Amino acid sequence: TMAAADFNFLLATDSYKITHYKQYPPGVSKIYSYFECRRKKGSPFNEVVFFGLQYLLKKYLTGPVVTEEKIQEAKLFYQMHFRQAVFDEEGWRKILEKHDGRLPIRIKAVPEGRIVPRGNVLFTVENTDPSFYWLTNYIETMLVQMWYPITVATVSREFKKILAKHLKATTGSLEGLDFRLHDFGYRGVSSQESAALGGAAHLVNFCSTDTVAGVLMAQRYYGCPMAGFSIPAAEHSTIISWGRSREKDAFERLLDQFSSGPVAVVSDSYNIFNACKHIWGDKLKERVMERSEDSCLVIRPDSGDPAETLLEVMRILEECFDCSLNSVGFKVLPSYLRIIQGDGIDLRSVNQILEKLSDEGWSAENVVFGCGSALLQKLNRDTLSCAFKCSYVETNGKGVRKLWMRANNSGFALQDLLVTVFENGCLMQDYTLEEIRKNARLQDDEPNPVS
Ligand SMILES: O=C1OCCC/C1=C\Nc1ccccc1
Repeated sequence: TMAAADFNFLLATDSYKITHYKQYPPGVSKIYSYFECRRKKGSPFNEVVFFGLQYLLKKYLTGPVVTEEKIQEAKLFYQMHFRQAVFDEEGWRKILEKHDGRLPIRIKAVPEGRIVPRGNVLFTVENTDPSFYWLTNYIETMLVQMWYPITVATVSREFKKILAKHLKATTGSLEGLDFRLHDFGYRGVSSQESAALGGAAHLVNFCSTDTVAGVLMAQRYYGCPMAGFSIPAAEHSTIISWGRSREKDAFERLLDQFSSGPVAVVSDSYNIFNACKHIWGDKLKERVMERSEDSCLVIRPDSGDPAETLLEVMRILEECFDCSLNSVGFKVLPSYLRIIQGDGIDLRSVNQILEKLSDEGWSAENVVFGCGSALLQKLNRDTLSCAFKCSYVETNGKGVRKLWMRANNSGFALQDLLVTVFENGCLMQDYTLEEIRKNARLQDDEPNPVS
């Protein structure tokens, strides 16, 4: 995995950074900067999941990223862009000559998947050759884009905390937690690359997704052969194509075509309650009951107020099918019947829905959730206050510290956690999704941690 030939690292920055080498004082030999998610009063996110840097390093920073062709292309571009000669052709050619085009940079980072309280250093950047102090902040632009996978992984893990709380409370166990939030977000993101990065970030916490790009990212950049799973499922077009008078036939088609393994059927094309009562609960009742637990029918409502709709669907199904009580006294649908709610789900609504279900005596194990934009897109760099700050400058051999690296609340800097992941064009660590998932596990999820 090396930078694609058509990717020009010299053109992958904010324009003004091209002019910064002219602004630093004479004699600067080192610039040391760091990335953090600044603490924010009132923010619901107190800790973050570090994830995504490895992809960026492999794809854009490793190997000979500076070439003569790219210098020429950049020289021409910036001459036209600034309408004057500001591009530091000599500076870049020196990287080419002295370092064979490899970046004389060291990046130290917390291991991927680690959970870090806000306000701590997540990674540091420094130049390893005093001639290229200007390179440290040159790569800020690209590195700060890590706000996205970090934020998606963090939000996804906040979902996991909520789902774990309700699963534990209404079933007494965390079994199946990893399959409780399905990524529906592929269509709602801004690009294929965002889908890949965001989709992979969700897979740090869960194994359930429809965002194929994220599974491929996990394969190609995180050594995971199959990071996420899905099941056959209907969409409105495959139901309404039968016409309004043949919804039962459409549903039966699904049961026939996917007779073994679970199958999800969106059932609100005309009226979700009618579909549950008169089709699933009557006309096709025998067909539903003959299915086994590992070939369950998953009914998908997709409209109306999520909590109210779910409660009414459960009431109808309770009338038509035999429910049972689980070991902690909560109602469970028969094992051949489950629900997936993929509409209107975000961190707030998923908690409200599960509260209302448990208030009505329903176990959380009856429902899995799908989430789209709230998981992959309804976020920005401010969600976790991601920032890149220069903290230390060396001039004429003397260091000036602008910012003290904050020691985290337990009095020591997470500095000790930082591992060199990139140095002089080489990747120094290669984390697998498996170890990243271990790092990101929820506390209670740990096998009884040493108390
Ligand atoms: O219903 C389902 O059951 C479980 C498998 C996925 C699924 C639906 N997928 C989906 C994807 C993108 C937008 C909307 C739905």
